[in-house]
Amino acid sequence: MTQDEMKKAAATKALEYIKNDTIVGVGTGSTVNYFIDALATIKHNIVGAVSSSEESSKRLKAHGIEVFDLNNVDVLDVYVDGADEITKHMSMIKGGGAALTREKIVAAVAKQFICIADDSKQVEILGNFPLPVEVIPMARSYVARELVKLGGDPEYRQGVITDNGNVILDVHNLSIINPKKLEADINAIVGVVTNGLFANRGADILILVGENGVNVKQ
Ligand SMILES: O=C[C@H](O)[C@H](O)[C@H](O)COP(=O)(O)O
Repeated sequence: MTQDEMKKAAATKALEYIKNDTIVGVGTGSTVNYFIDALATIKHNIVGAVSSSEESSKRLKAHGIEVFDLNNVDVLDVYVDGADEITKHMSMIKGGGAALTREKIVAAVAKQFICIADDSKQVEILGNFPLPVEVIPMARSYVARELVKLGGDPEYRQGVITDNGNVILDVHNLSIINPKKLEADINAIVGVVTNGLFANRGADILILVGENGVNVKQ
């Protein structure tokens, strides 16, 4: 199986968790794009979706799936999203596509976070993938200095503006021994909107696809 076939298999498996007549939380990225395409095949069974990015909203609408404003949605059973890295404890690094803040908001509302991924995303310890941090533009240099104090090596993601009008610092060389604490510590820096550690609210179900097929962990 190619990596794309693995992503598609994980996305297709996630359909089993979608209940009829519900609004579905939808993440962002290349794996989620396969999920959106799969969701389109059952679009007449669902009410619509809440999306974590302009990119996903566009794809959902192109399939004729209604996209709701999260402010008008009280209950979200499931949120389906990919990850850049995930551990056996279901902690993740996300935000490779700069959608981390909206992803974290939709995930916070959802009862269940279903992570879909190919097995290259599974790691023992988080941090090989540089940790994305969304920052208010005027605070960029200050936040970068604070991230150095936390032991990281921040790099400005040139030319990228998030859907919220902010910038991204990718933090290299962090040793992420305690992801929950680091998530809170980085979020406490003034000027940080949020960071890509999903540890305090990790995944509830992991659909991981490798050469041996589909594995579901919960
Ligand atoms: O901001 C982007 C998201 O966190 C993605 O879910 C993450 O980067 C994984 O994306 P992909 O499925 O393309 O590897």
